[in-house]
Amino acid sequence: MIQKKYAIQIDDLTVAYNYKPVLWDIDLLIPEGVLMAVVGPNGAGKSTLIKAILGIIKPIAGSVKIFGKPYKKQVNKVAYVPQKGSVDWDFPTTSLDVVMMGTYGSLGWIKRPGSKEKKQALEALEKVGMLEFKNRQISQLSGGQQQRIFLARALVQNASIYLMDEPFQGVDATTEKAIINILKELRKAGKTLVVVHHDLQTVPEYFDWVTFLNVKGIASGQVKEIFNDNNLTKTYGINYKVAINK
Ligand SMILES: Nc1ncnc2c1ncn2[C@@H]1O[C@H](COP(=O)(O)OP(=O)(O)OP(=O)(O)O)[C@@H](O)[C@H]1O
Repeated sequence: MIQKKYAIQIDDLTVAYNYKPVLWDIDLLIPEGVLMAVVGPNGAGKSTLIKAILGIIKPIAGSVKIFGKPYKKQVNKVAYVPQKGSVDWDFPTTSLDVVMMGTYGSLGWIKRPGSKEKKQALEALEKVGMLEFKNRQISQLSGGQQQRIFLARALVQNASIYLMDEPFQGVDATTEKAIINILKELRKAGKTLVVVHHDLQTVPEYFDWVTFLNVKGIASGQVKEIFNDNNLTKTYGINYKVAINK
């Protein structure tokens, strides 16, 4: 049998804060090349799952593998767009500087970013529609604009896997469309995207893969197969009916 290639493999993962489990015995296989939504109610453990994949949080049991190896060995393959508001932007730095930081991983310890990296950063800023703000202090941008800068920084990382914690939170409709188009482009290029997402109505339009989470893993698979009222009800605990135009 040919072994299917998984971008992320999670086995028996349990994570607790102050001895209280917030993720319980999660098994999850995320195939390479999917654009996946992680859905579940507030406090379901979605952000914790992302942080556990990144090794920011140490699980009390279980393992996470990135293309078959521990995250520590695959750092350069993974880009992370954190949740808005989770970063303190008060330090004085420009949009361009923040995006340039995304290139550091590929440079190693000694080399400093040069004209090639600057060109990449400017291209990424253009892609997210933020070129005109390149010299603006990051603290002087709106929340939605900061979100675009985060995305540009992830783009220059040229990773294989993108982990995004609610990239659409607090952005306007135009920005949302711009972001989803970029995510779809990345998928077309063979990248794997894991996106924490709250708007259930847009799941079928935006994503091809979905994971339902509520402390436990409820279901994971193709949107067209498993995104239904049954799984939504199991996850959200109420009799769920979404009006979805499939
Ligand atoms: N640093 C922490 N210390 C203690 N408990 C925490 C910590 N971070 C998160 N929690 C708790 O862990 C649980 C899962 O939180 P998490 O942020 O992963 O949920 P989420 O699904 O991303 O929620 P939301 O949709 O509200 O963003 C929650 O009950 C939360 O209160």
